[in-house]
Amino acid sequence: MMARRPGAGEERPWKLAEHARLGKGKVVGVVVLDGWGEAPPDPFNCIHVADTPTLDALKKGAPERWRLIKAHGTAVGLPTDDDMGNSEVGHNALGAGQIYAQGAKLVDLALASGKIYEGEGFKYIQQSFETGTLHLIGLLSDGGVHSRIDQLQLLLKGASEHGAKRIRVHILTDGRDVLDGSSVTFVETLENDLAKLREKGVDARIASGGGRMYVTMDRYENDWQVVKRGWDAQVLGETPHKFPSALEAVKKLRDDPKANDQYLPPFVVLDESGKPVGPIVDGDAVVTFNFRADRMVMLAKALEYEDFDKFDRVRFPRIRYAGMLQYDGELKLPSHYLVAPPEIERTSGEYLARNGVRTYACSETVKFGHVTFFWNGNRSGYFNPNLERYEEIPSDTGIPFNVQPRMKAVEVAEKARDAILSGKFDQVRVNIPNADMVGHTGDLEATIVGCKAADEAVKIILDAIEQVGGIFVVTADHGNAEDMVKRDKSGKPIRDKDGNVQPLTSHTLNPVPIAIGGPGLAPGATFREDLPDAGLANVAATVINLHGFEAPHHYEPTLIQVSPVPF
Ligand SMILES: O=C(O)[C@H](O)COP(=O)(O)O
Ligand SMILES: [Mn+2]
Ligand SMILES: [Mn+2]
Repeated sequence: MMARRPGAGEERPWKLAEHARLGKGKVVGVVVLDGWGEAPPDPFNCIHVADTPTLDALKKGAPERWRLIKAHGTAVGLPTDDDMGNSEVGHNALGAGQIYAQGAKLVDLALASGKIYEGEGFKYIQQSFETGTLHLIGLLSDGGVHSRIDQLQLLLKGASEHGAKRIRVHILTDGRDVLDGSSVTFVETLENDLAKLREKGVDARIASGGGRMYVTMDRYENDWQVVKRGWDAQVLGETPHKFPSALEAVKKLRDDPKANDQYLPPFVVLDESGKPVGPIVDGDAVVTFNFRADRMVMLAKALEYEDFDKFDRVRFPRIRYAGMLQYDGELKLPSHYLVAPPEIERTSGEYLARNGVRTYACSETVKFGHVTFFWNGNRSGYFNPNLERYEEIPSDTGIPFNVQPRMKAVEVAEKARDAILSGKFDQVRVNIPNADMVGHTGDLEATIVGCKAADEAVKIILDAIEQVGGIFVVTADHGNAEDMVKRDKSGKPIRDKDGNVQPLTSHTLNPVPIAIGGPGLAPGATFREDLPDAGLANVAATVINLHGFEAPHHYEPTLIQVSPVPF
C-alpha cells in the first residue's frame, strides 16, 4: 500500500507529538545488516551455516520482539513483486517511512507514455543529434537494480525515432545482479537490436565495455581508478584490449579461467581501419542509462564538472550530458536528466533532526552512503550539522571482498560502540556490509566467514546498548547470503552434468528479520500482530516511537504496540 501523503494546504508540522507510552532519552542503536534475509535451513543458506549466536538469540530469545518484514517488490516501490530488493530502495524505505515509486518504475512509466521524449533532458541532448553522436553508458542486464536492458532497448528505439543518427553504446557487464556468464546473451541481444537499427539507416554500435566492478561503477569514491578505466575506454577510446566487436571481446576475455562478468577488463571496439568506433568527442550527447544513483555519481561528476581532480581526464569533451535520473538531489547532479527522480521527502532523519535528536551514522566506504545518502532520501550532507555526525571507515580497495570477508564489520561496530558510550548521541545507526558484499562474490566459504563477522559486530553494539540502558533495532535491507545457489522452480539447486551448482551472486526475494530489545525498551513493547504484510517502510515509524515520539500520520504504521504493564 502506498502511503497517504498530506494533501495541498494540509498542515504539515515538523514538531512530533510525544509518544503516549514511550519515553524520550534512551539511546537507540539501529543496525542494518546488508543482504541478510530469512530462508529455510539449507547448505546454501550461508547465514544458517555460519556461526551466528547473537542473531540466533534474538530470534529464539523473544519471539514477540522478532518478526519478518517484506524487503522486495511493491513493498519497497519496485515495479512488480518479482523484483528483488536492493540497498537503494531498501534504505530509502527504512529511512523515509513511506513507499515511493522508485526509479525503475518511473522510467518504465516515462518510456511507456513517451513523456521521456518531451522532457527537458531529452530535448537538451537532442540538440546534439544533428551533428554529434549519442552515447549511452550503463549496466547491461535485466537485473533491475541499477538498470534494465528492456529500458535501454526502448530508449535506443525512441532516440533513433527522435532524430539520433549515430549511436554508440558503452556497456558494463553485470554478473552481480544476474548470473555470472549471462553477459554473452545480453551482448547478443543488444547486437541484434543495433543491427536492426543499422538496417533502418542509424549508425548504431557498441563502442566499449568492461565489468561493472572493475570499470566505471565504483561508489562513494572508494576507488577512482575504477572510473578512470571506464573513462579511458569510453571517452578516450584507449585500452590495452581491443576487439572488432563487443561479442568477441566478452567471449575472449571470459576465456581466462579467472575472468568473470563483474570484473572483465575494459575494452574498446575498433573499426576496419583500426580506429576506436566511438570515443566521446566535442559536440556529442551522453546519457548514463542507469536509474540507480550510487554507482553513477562518480562518472556523472567526471562528465559534468569543469573542475575535477580525481584523475587525469586527458580530454574533457564539450558534451551535452543527461542522467537517466538526477542522481543526487542535494548536489543537483547531473543538472540534466531524462526522468525526474522520486521526490523522497520528510524522511525520519529530517524529522528527528528537527526534533533535537542527535544522530551518529557509520559504515565502511562501500556502504557509507547507504546509511546516510539513501537513508535520507538520496540526499548527501547533514540536516543539522550540530546534531549529526556521519563517519566512514575506509573499505579495502583493489580486491574482491571474498579475499577479506570480515571486511570492516568489527571496526564499524567499535565506532558505533564508542558513539553509544560517549553519551553524545540519541541514535547510533550502522550498516554492516558482509552478508551482501561477500555474498555478491558467489564464494560460499567466504560468505560464511563474513556472516560470522557481521554477527560479532552486532554483539559489540548490543553490549554497548546494554551498558547504557538503551534500545536496539536490528534489521536488514534485503536478502542475499541466505540463498547462494541457482535453483529450479521447485527450489532444488540446479546441477550440471558434473554435479556442479551455479552460485547465486544476486539479492533475493526473501523477507528480512527485525528484532527490537535492550534494557531501555518499555517492558510492554512488542510487535503488533495486525500487520502481517509490513515491510521496510514500517521501520521508520517504529524507530521514531522508540525515540519517544509519535510518528507522522502519513508514515507507514509502526510495528510496535505498547501495553501498560501493571506494577
Ligand atoms: O551495486 C551493487 O553492489 C549491487 O548491484 C546491489 O547491491 P546493493 O543494493 O546491496 O548495494
Ligand atoms: Mn544492500
Ligand atoms: Mn547487494
